[in-house]
Amino acid sequence: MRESPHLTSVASVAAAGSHLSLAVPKQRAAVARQLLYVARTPDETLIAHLKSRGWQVAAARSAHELGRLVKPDIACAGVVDLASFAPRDIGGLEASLRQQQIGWIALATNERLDDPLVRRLVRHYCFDFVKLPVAHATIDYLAGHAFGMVALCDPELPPPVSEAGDEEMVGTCEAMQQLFRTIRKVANTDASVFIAGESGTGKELTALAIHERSPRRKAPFTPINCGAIPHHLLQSELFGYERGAFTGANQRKIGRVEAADGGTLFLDEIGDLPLESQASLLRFLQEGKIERLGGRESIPVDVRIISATHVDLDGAMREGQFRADLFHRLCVLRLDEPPLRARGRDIEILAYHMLHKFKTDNARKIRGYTPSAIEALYNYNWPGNVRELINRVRRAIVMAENKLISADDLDLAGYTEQESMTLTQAREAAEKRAIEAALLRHRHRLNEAAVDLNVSRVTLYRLMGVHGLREPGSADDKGALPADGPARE
Ligand SMILES: Nc1ncnc2c1ncn2[C@@H]1O[C@H](COP(=O)(O)OP(=O)(O)OP(=O)(O)O)[C@@H](O)[C@H]1O
Repeated sequence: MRESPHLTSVASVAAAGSHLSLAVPKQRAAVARQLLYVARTPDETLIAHLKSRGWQVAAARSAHELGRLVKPDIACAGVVDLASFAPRDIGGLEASLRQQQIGWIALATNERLDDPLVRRLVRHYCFDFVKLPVAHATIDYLAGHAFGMVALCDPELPPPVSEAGDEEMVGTCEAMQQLFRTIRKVANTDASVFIAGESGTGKELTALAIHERSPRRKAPFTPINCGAIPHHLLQSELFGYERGAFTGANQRKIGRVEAADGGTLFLDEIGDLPLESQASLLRFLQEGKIERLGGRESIPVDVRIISATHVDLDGAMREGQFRADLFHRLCVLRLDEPPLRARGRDIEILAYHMLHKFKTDNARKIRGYTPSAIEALYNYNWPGNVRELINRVRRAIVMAENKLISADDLDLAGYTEQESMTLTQAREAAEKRAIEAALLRHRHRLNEAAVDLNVSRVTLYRLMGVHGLREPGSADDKGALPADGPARE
């Protein structure tokens, strides 16, 4: 029923989960029998019965309230009344249902169990389910079993991949769900993966997620920021050198490619790789061997390559700055990281997630965001994506003087004036969001996106221009209407 501990962690991964977590809780302490009960309208008689049976019951009426009650270190039972929620609200429960330290029992009706999402949630995350109506004693009995099972879990779980659960990927929107599904699929292959996306969208996190789910997870994940290493040092950093290879080479140095042997090499900002290093990398990809600088030996190295960039590589190839043959080697599988502004409600979910993550003891009083702060989160364009959101939330935690973070605390006061937005502006903003989402869903295949949006391809192309959604410098900008093709596959 549950996935391996590696996958089902703090808020672990599911086939299409809203969180994709790489971290494992450090310790899980079994304490007095605690039970989380989540229902749109909690049944007070059930709560009273469970309390009389010795349960310490905490009730939640929404996914958000539930998220706040979940404690990563504490084993407890959970009762989720899936029948009481509107279908559209059920997806939001997934992050909490996925918590491995909670033994969930689902309550559902026959009709609700016809819903594929409900079936999947029950199948993946629940110890058992019962059809309503059901006797309170049965729920107590099943919750007791579920609690017993989670309390049996070995407290000495494998060490975290990275400390403090930093590596959790949050996402409920369709684009992120698609990304999670793709991550799981590509993890099982050894093919090179290319991740495209704006800065701060989570490319490195995605690369790590792929590595952590791949058969190479026990070997190193080696990230290299190609843009951060001075060009003249890149060759030796990547491939190492032998003693005496150049003045100052007093001893042999193993390069990063070799150090990643058996694991995954993440080449970030691959667009910044100078042509000389591109040629060496291509040779390595073709032959699976490296030569250290000053060395004569060819050393076989077995790594999986994941690369990423936030720049337009198509443009770089057109201008001769990036080798097309290397790109085709690197981009066997392509993933597109959606920009934060195109993730709809995930913006708010991420804002709460980051608040929870970065709230220090001093800021315990902070409960959430004011309505105008939420409005600003949606109105803002997020050029720095999730990284910027993290920074703004961290700033707000420090600045906030009240229980609720305001738009001002987020430094987004200028984005709250709904009344200053005319209907035309609101329509335009909605149109842009819809086009962006469709383009993402269809990986910029204009024909398919146009069908989805129920407009002609010509109209879509024109609207992309109006909303600044055509890539600068692309053939599109030069007036040609591009044919749909595999370029963005
Ligand atoms: N979906 C997500 N859920 C939670 N945290 C995220 C998510 N996406 C990104 N982050 C966090 O946002 C920050 C930036 O992510 P990351 O470094 O992976 O972005 P990037 O696209 O590689 O950025 P760059 O292009 O600048 O290298 C990190 O702290 C990461 O943990």
